[in-house]
Amino acid sequence: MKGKLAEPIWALGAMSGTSLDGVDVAMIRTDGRTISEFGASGYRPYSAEEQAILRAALGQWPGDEDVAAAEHVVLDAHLAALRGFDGADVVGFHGQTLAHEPQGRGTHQVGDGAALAAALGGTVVSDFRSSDVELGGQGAPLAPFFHWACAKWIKADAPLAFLNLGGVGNLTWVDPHADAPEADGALLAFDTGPANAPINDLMMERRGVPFDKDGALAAQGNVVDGALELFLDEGYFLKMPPKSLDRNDFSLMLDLVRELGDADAAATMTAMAAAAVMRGMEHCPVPPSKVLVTGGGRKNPVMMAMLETALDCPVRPVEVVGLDGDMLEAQAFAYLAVRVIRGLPTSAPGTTGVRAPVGGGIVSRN
Ligand SMILES: Nc1ncnc2c1ncn2[C@@H]1O[C@H](COP(=O)(O)OP(=O)(O)OP(=O)(O)O)[C@@H](O)[C@H]1O
Ligand SMILES: CC(=O)N[C@H]1[C@@H]2OC[C@@H](O2)[C@@H](O)[C@@H]1O[C@H](C)C(=O)O
Repeated sequence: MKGKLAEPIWALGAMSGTSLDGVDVAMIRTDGRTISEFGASGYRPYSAEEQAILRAALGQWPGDEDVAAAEHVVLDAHLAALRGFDGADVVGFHGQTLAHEPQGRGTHQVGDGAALAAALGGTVVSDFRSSDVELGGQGAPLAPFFHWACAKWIKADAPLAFLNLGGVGNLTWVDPHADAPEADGALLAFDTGPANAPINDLMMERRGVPFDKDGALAAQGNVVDGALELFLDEGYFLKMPPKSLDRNDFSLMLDLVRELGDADAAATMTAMAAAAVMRGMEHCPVPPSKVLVTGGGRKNPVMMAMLETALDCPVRPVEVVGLDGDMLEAQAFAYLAVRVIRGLPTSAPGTTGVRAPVGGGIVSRN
């Protein structure tokens, strides 16, 4: 029995992130502890109409008026994204975060796991965050357990950090010598602050485009120190981890750059994302030997250069160690799905502040 439980299986993970750009899908083979193999991956963008439906539902809770329409969009997009991926024993379905108030109403990822399982005809794990929140955790970030597995996979021999620059930023410090992700002191993780979401909002408001491609606009501007200092006065940066954010928690950032020209506003907001990471680094138990960056922000050379200047260690895209920075989160939810069906925890005090290691997720079988 024990031997069988330890066998690696193929899992498919699907992630719809806070940028609302689309669904990432990736396969990995794992026993729920270590990574055996990476498999195929795919991406299904949301159309402008779908994005508008999701955006309208942001901040809403189950039963609120726009949630049912968002649920349809999420299900259809996932079915399209997952089509053609065969041979997975389980699917990890993150869904789309609509609202996140871990110390208030909870956390809400829209996405009907039972409906996806029925449509695909298999086992689907969904709602990964709720049980962590119920046990006093932040419910986020959850990728850190997978970051531990990645550190093992790259045979890291010194503490290192993974930095996700998505809509929101999150940092995971990893002790690669820890023998399990839930072990005391193995991981310290938290959301650093806003990353791309406010820059995207600025670009949409000022230029009618979804993001600052390659940081081109930011590169033409100057960072305005006064606005940056006001941003860093936010109480969030003084809080000790664990801590997490909702996509729109920093939407007032747009006001801080309201009077600035487009290029200076973009440069200043990019500097805000980098400065938030810099502040976060102060929480690492020991300085990491390097920071491996995942998520769309690693493609923004202005943001990467600001980080490299601000931090005392190399800052590199995860591709330098053979990982895929576009797919790491989808892979993470594939890995976490295997942990859930094997009864292993998916978060711990060091990653979400939960009282004790806990396994989240709802399993739907068909
Ligand atoms: N070439 C690029 N230049 C600048 N920014 C980019 C580039 N490519 C992607 N991005 C930024 O990265 C964002 C997408 O990042 P990612 O897919 O990691 O976000 P997400 O997974 O939705 O967010 P989260 O991790 O917060 O859930 C885009 O919305 C854009 O702002
Ligand atoms: C509530 C929620 O969906 N949080 C996301 C968001 O996007 C980035 C950051 O904020 C992180 O905390 C988390 O996603 C990643 C996948 C995580 O749980 O690790």
